[in-house]
Amino acid sequence: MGKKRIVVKIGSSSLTNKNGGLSQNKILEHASAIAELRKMGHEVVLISSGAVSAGFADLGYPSRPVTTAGKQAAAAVGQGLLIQSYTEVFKQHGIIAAQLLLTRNDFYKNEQYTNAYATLTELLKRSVLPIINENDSVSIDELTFGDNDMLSALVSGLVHADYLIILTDINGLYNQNPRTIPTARRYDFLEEITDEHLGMTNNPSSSKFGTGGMKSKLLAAKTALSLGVQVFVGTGTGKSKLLEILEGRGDGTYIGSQLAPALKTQKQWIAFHSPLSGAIEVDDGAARAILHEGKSLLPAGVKKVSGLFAAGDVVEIINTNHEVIGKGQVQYSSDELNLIKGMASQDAKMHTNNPHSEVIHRNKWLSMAKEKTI
Ligand SMILES: Nc1ncnc2c1ncn2[C@@H]1O[C@H](COP(=O)(O)OP(=O)(O)O)[C@@H](O)[C@H]1O
Ligand SMILES: N[C@@H](CCC(=O)OP(=O)(O)O)C(=O)O
Repeated sequence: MGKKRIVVKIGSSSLTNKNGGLSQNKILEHASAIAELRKMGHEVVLISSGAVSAGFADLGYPSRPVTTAGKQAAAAVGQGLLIQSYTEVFKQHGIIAAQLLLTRNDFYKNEQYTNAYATLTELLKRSVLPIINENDSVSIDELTFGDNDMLSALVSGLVHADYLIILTDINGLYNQNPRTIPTARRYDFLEEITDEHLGMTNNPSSSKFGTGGMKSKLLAAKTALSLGVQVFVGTGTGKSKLLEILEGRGDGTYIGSQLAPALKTQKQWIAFHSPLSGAIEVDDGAARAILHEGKSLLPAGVKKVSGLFAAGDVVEIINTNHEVIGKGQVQYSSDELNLIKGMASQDAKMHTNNPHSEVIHRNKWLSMAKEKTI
């Protein structure tokens, strides 16, 4: 097998002892498994939960706190302890660890998203092991990932990973929760995640210390697949567990068919993270050109502009039947576009100081059209 880029997500339930505190033995085992992957030449990004688990006891809480303030305070104490453990343990394997704390906002804002990509790329280039967690202590309630499953999916897309391995306390997805239904059957392989699969995991985490449960893992797997990343959800023991998973001998569920094309970084941002700032209606010729001929959108094809947006924002593109056919990052503001809509590119340039010929360049455009839409 050639060199692969692998994102490994370790959930709270796989890092804690029976009191809910951080288990040093588990950290040691995960680290030795990651070190084995690296020895084989693979690149690894680690998404690790465990900050709340590592911190709550020092704050005087008898058990893992349930309030947001309690969890944020515990994470503020625990994140340092967590990364200290990892740093020391990885050092024994000759691996330098780096800490990155991310929030939802880092994925919404194009500049921050691109920056995160640049930092991760540089760390991997220098053979450093990035260890990522949600920035729990500052995340605003509505913006939090809550659990790290979705964060791991988005990061695996961001770094163009080959695989996302989600390690948890159960060996894969079952058709019912096996903790409550002993006759539940495990899926060894799923080509895709359907609504039926999501329905099998209705209840949230029933492990004591995890957050999202199997449902959030499947939602994350679905996102990772759409970003071109294959997924494994399950468990394992010993230092060879990650290599075994990679070789197809893992104890869990393999998800994906290796067919999804990986989206480039900027297109991922447009597809999954960018806020929508307005809409542009285009004529039939322009719709055909951007949908079927691989062309950019020019001012001549613009019929109507809705909303207030600036150059660099992302807008929806609507056809003459008022169907959304895609979205893209504009090179003109709404004010400029209102001036030049319908004009030939040469005339458009003379009416504004904008040097661009295209309203949306084809590299910053994402089709969302159904088969038959013009
Ligand atoms: N259909 C299902 N198959 C497998 N696990 C399920 C299912 N439905 C619910 N679960 C629960 O999901 C739990 C794993 O999620 P969670 O506790 O959040 O883990 P982590 O801390 O690793 O993120 C399992 O312990 C199991 O109780
Ligand atoms: N960011 C939190 C993780 C929250 C959580 O429990 O996540 P998970 O183990 O993925 O269900 C922490 O570090 O404690």
